[in-house]
Amino acid sequence: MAAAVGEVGTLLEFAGVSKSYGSVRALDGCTFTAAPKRLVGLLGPNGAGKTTLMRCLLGLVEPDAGTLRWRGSPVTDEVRRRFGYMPEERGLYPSMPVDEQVRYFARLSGLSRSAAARSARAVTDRVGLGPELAGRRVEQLSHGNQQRVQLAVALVHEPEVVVLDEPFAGLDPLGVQTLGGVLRDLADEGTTLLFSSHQLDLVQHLCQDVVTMDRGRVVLAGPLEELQQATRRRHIDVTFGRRPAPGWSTALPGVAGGPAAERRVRLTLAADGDPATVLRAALAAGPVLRFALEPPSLEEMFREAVHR
Ligand SMILES: Nc1ncnc2c1ncn2[C@@H]1O[C@H](COP(=O)(O)OP(=O)(O)OP(=O)(O)O)[C@@H](O)[C@H]1O
Repeated sequence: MAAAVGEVGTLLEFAGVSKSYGSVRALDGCTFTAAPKRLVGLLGPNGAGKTTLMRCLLGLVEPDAGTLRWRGSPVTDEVRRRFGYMPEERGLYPSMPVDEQVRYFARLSGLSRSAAARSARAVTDRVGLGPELAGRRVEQLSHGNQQRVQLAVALVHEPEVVVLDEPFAGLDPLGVQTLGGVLRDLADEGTTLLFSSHQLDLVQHLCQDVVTMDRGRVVLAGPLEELQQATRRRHIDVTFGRRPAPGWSTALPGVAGGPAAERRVRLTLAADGDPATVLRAALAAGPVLRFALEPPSLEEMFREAVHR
């Protein structure tokens, strides 16, 4: 299953990657690709295997089977030097000042003293940690700002592949916007980005591609728009100016869902359903303020894919 469009020579590829912990099959033959310049959202219920998948890519977990390739070559430790990782749990030194910390990680990744200082300054600025915050100890920062430090550390060596485990968790709307903007810019610059999230509306808004996992398997992957088209199922959102005639939509062919006497209703239209028939019925049932034909949302496709 391909998750993204792109030339094979540019892709990050997972092919049949499996990993068990005792009797738990955390990854079960995961196959998909991620392309540069596109944001790839990694989705799945708790325990689906997202973190294990990312840890395999980063070399923190050894897969039992399968291969990982980047730009057509196997992912080795040498290749991983060009990867950046933002883990879910904090990997920072609480009492070290932000700027010193980012410089320290830059040095660890092999940058010279002057290059590390330069890159650390640029990246702290990029993630929105101004000079005032950069001088503070990490433990003095709010959760959201610690998250920014974590991101700065992941980006300081200018990686070509960036993997982020729930980077948006716990951020306020402003933080979400800043981080989303940074990821978008990185993608535009040619970076390959894969991040996990439980915030499906956010992923729908931000990502071009999604990979959905359930019980260790990839159950839905590809460009979001193509996946939406492929379902052939559409939804109709209707808003009435007052409560419509009860049961107005129940007998319509190819139409399901929605308490039909509510002012706002979301109906499901099967592939053979006719929106014009629904519109006529709606107009006969009450004053229509809004009538919109929509593809399924990511959340609707997610629920269907994981059968929850
Ligand atoms: N070190 C480990 N030892 C034993 N089992 C593990 C280990 N790491 C993960 N697992 C198990 O593997 C499965 C996949 O876990 P993983 O953390 O990859 O899921 P996840 O999709 O990241 O979940 P979440 O959304 O809750 O973070 C789970 O059943 C988990 O309990």
